[in-house]
Amino acid sequence: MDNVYILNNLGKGSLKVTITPAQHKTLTHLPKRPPVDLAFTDLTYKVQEGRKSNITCEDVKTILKSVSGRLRSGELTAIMGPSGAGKSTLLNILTGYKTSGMEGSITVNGMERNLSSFRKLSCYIMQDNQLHGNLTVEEAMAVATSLKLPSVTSRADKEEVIQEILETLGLSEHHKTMTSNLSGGQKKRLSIALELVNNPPIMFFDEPTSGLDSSSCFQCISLLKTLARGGRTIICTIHQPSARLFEMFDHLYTLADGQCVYQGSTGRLVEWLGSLNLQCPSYHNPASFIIEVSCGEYGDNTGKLVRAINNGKNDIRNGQPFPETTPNYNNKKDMEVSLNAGKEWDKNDLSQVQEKFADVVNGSNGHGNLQNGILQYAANEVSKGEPGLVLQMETEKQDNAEVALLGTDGSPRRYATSELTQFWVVLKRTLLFSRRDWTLMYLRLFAHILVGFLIGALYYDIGDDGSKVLSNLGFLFFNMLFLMYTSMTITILSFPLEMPVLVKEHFNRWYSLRSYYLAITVSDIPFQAIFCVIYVVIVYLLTSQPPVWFRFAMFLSSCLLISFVAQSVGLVVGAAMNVQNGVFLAPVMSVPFLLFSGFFVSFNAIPVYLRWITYLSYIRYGFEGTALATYSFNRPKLQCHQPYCHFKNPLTTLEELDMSDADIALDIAALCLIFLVLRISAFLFLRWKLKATR
Ligand SMILES: Nc1ncnc2c1ncn2[C@@H]1O[C@H](COP(=O)(O)OP(=O)(O)OP(=O)(O)O)[C@@H](O)[C@H]1O
Repeated sequence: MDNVYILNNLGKGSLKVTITPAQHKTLTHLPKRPPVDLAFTDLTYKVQEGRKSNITCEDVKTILKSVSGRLRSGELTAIMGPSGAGKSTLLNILTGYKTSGMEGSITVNGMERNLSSFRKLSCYIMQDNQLHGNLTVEEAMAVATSLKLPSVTSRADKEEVIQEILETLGLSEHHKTMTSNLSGGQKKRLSIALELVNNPPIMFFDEPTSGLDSSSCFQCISLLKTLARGGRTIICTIHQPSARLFEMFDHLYTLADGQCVYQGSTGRLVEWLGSLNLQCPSYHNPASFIIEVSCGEYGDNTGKLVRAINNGKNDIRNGQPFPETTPNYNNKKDMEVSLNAGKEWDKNDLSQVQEKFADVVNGSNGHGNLQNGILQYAANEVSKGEPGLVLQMETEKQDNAEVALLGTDGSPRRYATSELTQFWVVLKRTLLFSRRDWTLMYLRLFAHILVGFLIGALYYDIGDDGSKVLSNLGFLFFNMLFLMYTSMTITILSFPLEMPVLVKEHFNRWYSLRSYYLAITVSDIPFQAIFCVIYVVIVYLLTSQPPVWFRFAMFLSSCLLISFVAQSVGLVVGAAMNVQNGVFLAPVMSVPFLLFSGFFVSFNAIPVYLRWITYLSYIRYGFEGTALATYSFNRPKLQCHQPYCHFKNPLTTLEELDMSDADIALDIAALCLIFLVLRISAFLFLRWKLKATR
């Protein structure tokens, strides 16, 4: 049945709009959330430039200069401005991504923003999508639902949410496609789909159209508009949209040199600029015009524009400051009421849309603008065969507002799921990546087998030969070297690549850093262990080391611990620096540990003032462990096929290495301790890095 909307209040009589609801798309299965209006007042953001030790007042750069603004639910807001105007900075501050160096107030539905609660209500979709390439669309969605929806949500409900979102965002045909194979527009839609799972009422997008062709740009902005029409607050930065895209935005916030030069409906922009003697030439894109004006191409008008709008404080509709939005909430009840007052959005009630567009309607060419604002939008949807499409954000009354913003006990839980669930989901996801990652799995397996056989062939059958003990020690040392480099470099290469996804998912409250770190720490251990066991079995047998179980067990333990410790070194380096620096620095930093391993210089030959380094050298403990497993524990004399074999007696070898008094238990304990210290350090570095990137 056709829906007939009568839009009165146009000042030019009534207008009938007929929209045929062929397939009404509403996201009915999403959790219900309160609509949220955001306001910021006198926002200033300063950064320090130059060297920290030598900072003067001149080195403090003010990027945002006391800007104010209102961002309302149900509206699609564009933050525009010339390059370097401060768009990304403003977005980062509004999302809560940047907090230090900021002054001013940000309120949510009239209440001072509580960042922790706000981050549960909002999501930030960064420019580069930050998706894991080794998952299918369906798998990525499954991970998002497992982490972002409460554990009590049944599997069937989660499935339904996934189906509904994928269908609505036009991704259901691609549910089996690997995310790395999606087109740019599809990746963008998937990024939105992943965050839409828990239905955040505020969504921030940094340059959502970057890298997309004009048709994909249109689709993307249409989607954002649709999300806004569902009652969400959608805010995005955009460089210079085409006239067609520009018209789709409800609200425009323009910055120039860190100040607000325009805030209001896109439809009123030309008229407003005209009233300030800045005439937009006919057939000129208003979006380009405001950017050109902001850049100073029509003279220095920034001051005039900023004053006219009082740096974002004034409402262009009446030239008066926006009404005060900071209510004095005495209790939660008051706040709930405020949260929900007049905020129920009905997908079939365009009068509310109309109210939001009051400034458009009241503009000089109000009728035309309204058509642009609502009718054209509806017409676009009709023309796309998706009439009446509204991704409605179902809102609930008091309870949900309270739960969403305050938590049931007044202390909001940070994450939707328990840390155990987060750990388990991230672990399963990481294991899936590992299985699919060629370099990480098959190449590494191949390298261990190949090198194992090569070493086996090179040192073939020397283990019990008294004349080849020095070669055997070389073999023991090479084992350490090989296991150290393979496990360390693979981690240094792969771990930093995870960082952007970690930053996004952790910021959007998918999981705690602790659960994530524990999961990725645990996930590679079984693979590393299997590769190490395969390698050790091959070389141990081929080189004819003593065929005694307890010796083999000690030998293997030392090798396993060395590869785990080296992997931890890789984690520390990967967490602390980028790949380029890591692949250079880690091997260089390992050189002292190799030198002091006891293979090149025995302990007693090392100058006393340098001996402390040997205690830090994990290679020494590993080398000593394998040497003791091979030559200690009353091993019988070796075979000698020459007239004289100096190292025929294993004790002679141990004495030569200054290991006759060494204890393998101490070596194992030292390796375990170093492993723990490194893992904790890697976590601390990671936490620091996450903070530093913000
Ligand atoms: N940490 C910093 N130290 C010094 N200057 C900074 C820092 N961060 C941002 N800036 C400066 O602040 C200004 C605004 O940066 P921002 O990235 O917000 O601009 P933008 O409007 O998003 O630009 P674009 O459209 O080119 O991305 C720029 O001049 C930038 O150089």
